[in-house]
Amino acid sequence: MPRWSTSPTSRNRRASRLRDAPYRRSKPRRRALSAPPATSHRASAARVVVLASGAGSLLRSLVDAAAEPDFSAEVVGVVVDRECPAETVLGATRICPRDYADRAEWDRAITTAVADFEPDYVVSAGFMRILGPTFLARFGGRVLNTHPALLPSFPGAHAVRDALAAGVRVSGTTVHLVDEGVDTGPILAQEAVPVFVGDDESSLHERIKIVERRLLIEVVAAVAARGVIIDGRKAQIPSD
Ligand SMILES: Nc1nc2c(c(=O)[nH]1)N[C@@H](CN(C=O)c1ccc(C(=O)N[C@@H](CCC(=O)O)C(=O)O)cc1)CN2
Ligand SMILES: NCC(=O)N[C@@H]1O[C@H](COP(=O)([O-])[O-])[C@@H](O)[C@H]1O
Repeated sequence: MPRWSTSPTSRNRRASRLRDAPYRRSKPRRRALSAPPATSHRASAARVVVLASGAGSLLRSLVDAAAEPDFSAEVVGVVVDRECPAETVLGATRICPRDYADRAEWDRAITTAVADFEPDYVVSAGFMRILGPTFLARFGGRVLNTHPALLPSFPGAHAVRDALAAGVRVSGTTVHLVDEGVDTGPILAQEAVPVFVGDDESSLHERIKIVERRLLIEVVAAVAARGVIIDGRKAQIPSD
C-alpha cells in the first residue's frame, strides 16, 4: 500500500497536496492516507485543529498532551460554534456561530475558518454540529470525532442520556473518522465504561470522559504519527 509522505514544503503547496491526498486510490476499495509531516513550529508535528462546543475538557487534555515536545501532533487552532468555555483554552480560536442564513453557508464558513489554520487533521471533541458536504470535501478522511458511547449504539447528540434510558450495564467511548452520516464513520478505537447503579447522565458522562481523554490522545498521536488506512467501512492505524 503506497503511503504518501510529504516532505515539509511551503504551506500553499502542502495545503493543495493535502486536499488531494485523501482521494487518490491505490486500488479499488482501499485508500491510504499518510500522516503528512507538517511545517509547523515543531517540524515533525502534524497540525491539528480542534472543534468544540462545550466545557472543552477533552480539548484541554489534548492541548496539554500536545505541549510535550515529543508528541506527534500540535494543536494549531480551535474553532467553536458558540460561546463556550472551550473558547478560552487556546489563544488561536475562531467562533463560527450558527446564525448564518442556512446550514450550507455555515458549512462554508466553518470550512474557511478551519482551513485558515492549514490543518493536517481536524478533531471534533464535543463539537455539537453536523459537518456538511463542503467541510467533508475539504477535510474528509482527516476528521476524527470522539463519541461518548460504543457506536453504532446510541449515535447522536444525546448518547449518554440514551444509553441510560436503554438500561445498558456497559457503555463507553468511540473515536471514529467523520463521514457524511451521523456517527457512522469508520471506527478507529473504542473502550468500554461500566454503568453503575444510581448513575445519572452527569456521573456516567464524567466517567466516560475520563476514558475519552486518554483514548483520544492515544488515537490522535497514533494517527498523526502513522496515518490511517481506510478500507470501505473500516479504518486501520498502521502499527509501529
Ligand atoms: N458529518 C458529521 N458531522 C459530525 C459528526 C458526524 O458523525 N458526522 N459527529 C458530531 C459529533 N456528534 C456525535 O459524536 C454529534 C453532534 C451533534 C449532533 C446533532 O444532532 N447536532 C444537531 C444540533 C444538536 C444541538 O445543537 O444540540 C445538528 O447539527 O443539527 C449529532 C452528533 C460532530 N459533527
Ligand atoms: N455527540 C457528540 C458528543 O456528545 N460529544 C461529547 O461531548 C463531550 C465533550 O466534553 P468536553 O466539552 O468536556 O470536552 C465528550 O464526552 C464528547 O464525547
